[in-house]
Amino acid sequence: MSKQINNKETAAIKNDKALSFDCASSSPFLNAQFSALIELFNGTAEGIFVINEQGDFEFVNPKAAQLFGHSQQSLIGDNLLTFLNDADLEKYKQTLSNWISIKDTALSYGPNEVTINKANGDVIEADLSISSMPKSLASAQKLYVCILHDLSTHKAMYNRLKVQASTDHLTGLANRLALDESLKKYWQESIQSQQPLTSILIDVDHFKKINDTYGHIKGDKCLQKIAKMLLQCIPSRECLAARYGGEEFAIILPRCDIKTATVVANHIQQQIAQMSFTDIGLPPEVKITVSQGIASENNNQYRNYEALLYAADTALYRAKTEGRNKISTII
Ligand SMILES: Nc1nc2c(ncn2[C@@H]2O[C@H](COP(=O)(O)OP(=O)(O)OP(=O)(O)O)[C@@H](O)[C@H]2O)c(=O)[nH]1
Repeated sequence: MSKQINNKETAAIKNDKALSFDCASSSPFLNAQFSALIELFNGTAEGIFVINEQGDFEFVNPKAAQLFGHSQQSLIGDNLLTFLNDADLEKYKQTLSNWISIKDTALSYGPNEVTINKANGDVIEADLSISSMPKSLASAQKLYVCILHDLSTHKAMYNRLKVQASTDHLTGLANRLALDESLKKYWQESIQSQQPLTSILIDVDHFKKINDTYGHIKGDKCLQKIAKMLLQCIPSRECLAARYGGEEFAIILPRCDIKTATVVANHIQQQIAQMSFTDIGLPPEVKITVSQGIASENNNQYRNYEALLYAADTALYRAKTEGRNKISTII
């Protein structure tokens, strides 16, 4: 049997005082209007429910019942506030209690993003709009029609796209955009807190030779292996390893001075020296080295984060010209 409330059930619930739309009118026209409204609510793909001034459910359509994780019937008399996440609860409590004192005014609230705690423990994000019911349909007490729009699919897609937009597709490290944004944030924090901020730029030496000798696909796999190793070398989750471009990487170390950065760079140098690429099909004699440039903001010596990166790039250039497989520091 369908769980949708049909006209007969509606009447039964009405008699039971559970559904308190004031449609006990003697007017056949109004009763017909009411039935049509219920039919419309029940047939819509959006969650629609009606609450009274206390927030108790007077009517719940099938979609809203599904979003709350209960049957339509069992929700009647429950309170909307019990389904709201703590962060939204106070806001809605306040809104409903404010509305109680406002008489004869059409009110509307939302759409606002809310987090709903479903009966089975799942949590969904949704947009909730609340509008007062026309007096012609709710004259005995004030009622509010609520529309609940499920945002879960959009949120999941948004989060996926957000991760994609900040991730380098080949290596899985932060991409250049994420690097710039993080660096901007770290820079401001560093200036405010007067804590150091250090960047290391790392460039694979003679990488063209690897590509030319073993092909770009093997070259890609080398870059992936190096990226994985870099991630393991960063000292904390606060630090960022990013692909700066091509065969160049960046490591950002907030609250780390040049000494700590030099320890990190030496560790990277050692790890690279020990790396074997036989697992990706390169001969055992293939060895890769990297050149690294370090610059640190400590005493307002750089104008902005771009200047800090530029300094690390200058240090990297020096490491290259000094023969590669070197670490160069700008003090
Ligand atoms: N496989 C692969 N190669 C890349 C990628 N991005 C850049 N490269 C290669 O990296 C190489 C960079 O070459 P160069 O700029 O001459 O530098 P290098 O050979 O590493 O020499 P030095 O940096 O001077 O030590 C080129 O062969 C690029 O094609 C990538 O995503 N995948």
